[in-house]
Amino acid sequence: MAPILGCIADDFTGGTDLAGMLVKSGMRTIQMIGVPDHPLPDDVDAVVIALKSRTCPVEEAVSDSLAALRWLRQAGCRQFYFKYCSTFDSTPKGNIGPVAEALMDALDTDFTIACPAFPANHRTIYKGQLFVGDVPLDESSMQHHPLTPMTDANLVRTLQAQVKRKVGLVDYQTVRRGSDAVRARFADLKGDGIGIAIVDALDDGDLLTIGAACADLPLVTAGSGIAVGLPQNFTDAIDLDGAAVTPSAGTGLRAVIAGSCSSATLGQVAAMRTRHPSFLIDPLELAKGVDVVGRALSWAAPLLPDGPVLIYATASPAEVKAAQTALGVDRAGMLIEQALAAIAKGLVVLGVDRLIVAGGETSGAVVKALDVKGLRIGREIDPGVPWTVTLRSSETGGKPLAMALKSGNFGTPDFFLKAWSHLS
Ligand SMILES: Nc1ncnc2c1ncn2[C@@H]1O[C@H](COP(=O)(O)OP(=O)(O)O)[C@@H](O)[C@H]1O
Ligand SMILES: O=C(O)[C@@H](O)C(=O)COP(=O)(O)O
Repeated sequence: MAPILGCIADDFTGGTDLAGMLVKSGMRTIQMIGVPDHPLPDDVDAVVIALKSRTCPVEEAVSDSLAALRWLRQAGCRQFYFKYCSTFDSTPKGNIGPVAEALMDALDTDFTIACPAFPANHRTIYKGQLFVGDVPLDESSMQHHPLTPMTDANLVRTLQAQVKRKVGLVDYQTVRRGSDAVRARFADLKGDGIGIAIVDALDDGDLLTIGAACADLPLVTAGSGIAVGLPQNFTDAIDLDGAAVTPSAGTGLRAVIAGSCSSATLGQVAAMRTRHPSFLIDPLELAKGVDVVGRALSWAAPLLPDGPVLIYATASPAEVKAAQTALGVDRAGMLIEQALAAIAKGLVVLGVDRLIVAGGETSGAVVKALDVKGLRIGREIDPGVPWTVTLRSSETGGKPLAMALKSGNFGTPDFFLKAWSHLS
């Protein structure tokens, strides 16, 4: 049977986050890396195509997303989901708004929602304002993000700056009145010429309400939270039991690669450094042409048999700023991503087959370097971060790797220490 739900994620950690949520809600889900060039397995209800489109030039994000949509339509999907970050990571140029509008045009639909809420990870929306924990988005650590600093918590205003269509709001009072009230509000907003509605959500009950109200929308744009509420709409076609496969995982050497500078990762790196060997990647050394990759691998080789090692570029906002001032934002990010990706390849050659990667862009670079074509979703470690098992990687000689792609700001402080115990 054809898959029902076709998802396009703007980064790879976001992709596994969404795929993990769908699996938890009962849909058999597979994550593909980039637009696939091969057919899907039969036993799939939802497909997530993970792109690296969050921070690339707008035109590239739009064309990659449209290519993914074409593939998903050909695969037979009947509803489409554009997944972005629960902290709405974007700039005034995009890419959330332009991609959402391009998908709306391609699907010939005049209305969709935008809802990054993810209450399990403390992302809530009230009166259109996005909160991260107890503070508005612009007061959270996202104000210091190296690539997409977020400086306005008002999502109506933030999205309006990125799109041609009018942006409106379905507020909390309406959501609390249930899915019929939300649907009625959608109709009113459409009548007022609104094309995209930010939707308030404070808890998982709200996500179920919103999911039910979205049953007839061809396109949903959201963080992974809304995935809690969509599968219930498909019970006519699929059995929501028994989706969660626990793929068998690696048993070999272990490593953590961290390129995220988000506050959760800063804490997780600090915690791991107290217990395991660690190697810091310095962007200024990379820029000077020092063979940092070779040094890191020579350092890791004798240590790996004794337990997991950590290789990280994670740095404080002040250190990131200093590197960016010296090298430029893009060059600093790119040098580190390329180095960490090359290190990941080297670690696999050394026998690592259980790998945690922290950071969305970083995960994108690593997964591409390892030529991973797809991921089967395994057990959840923390909300939004499942273990996965790789499909079809030419770099591993066909051997599957267990990988956890950790979103920068997800996970408890002991994430890198406890994650291994979730492997079978
Ligand atoms: N020390 C550093 N200085 C400057 N940029 C850095 C540093 N360490 C990592 N970066 C870059 O910051 C970006 C972090 O993005 P990402 O991997 O998506 O993390 P997150 O998931 O926290 O957003 C990457 O491009 C990475 O290469
Ligand atoms: O929705 C989320 O917060 C995550 O799924 C996600 O996309 C995080 O991105 P990174 O912080 O860049 O890993």
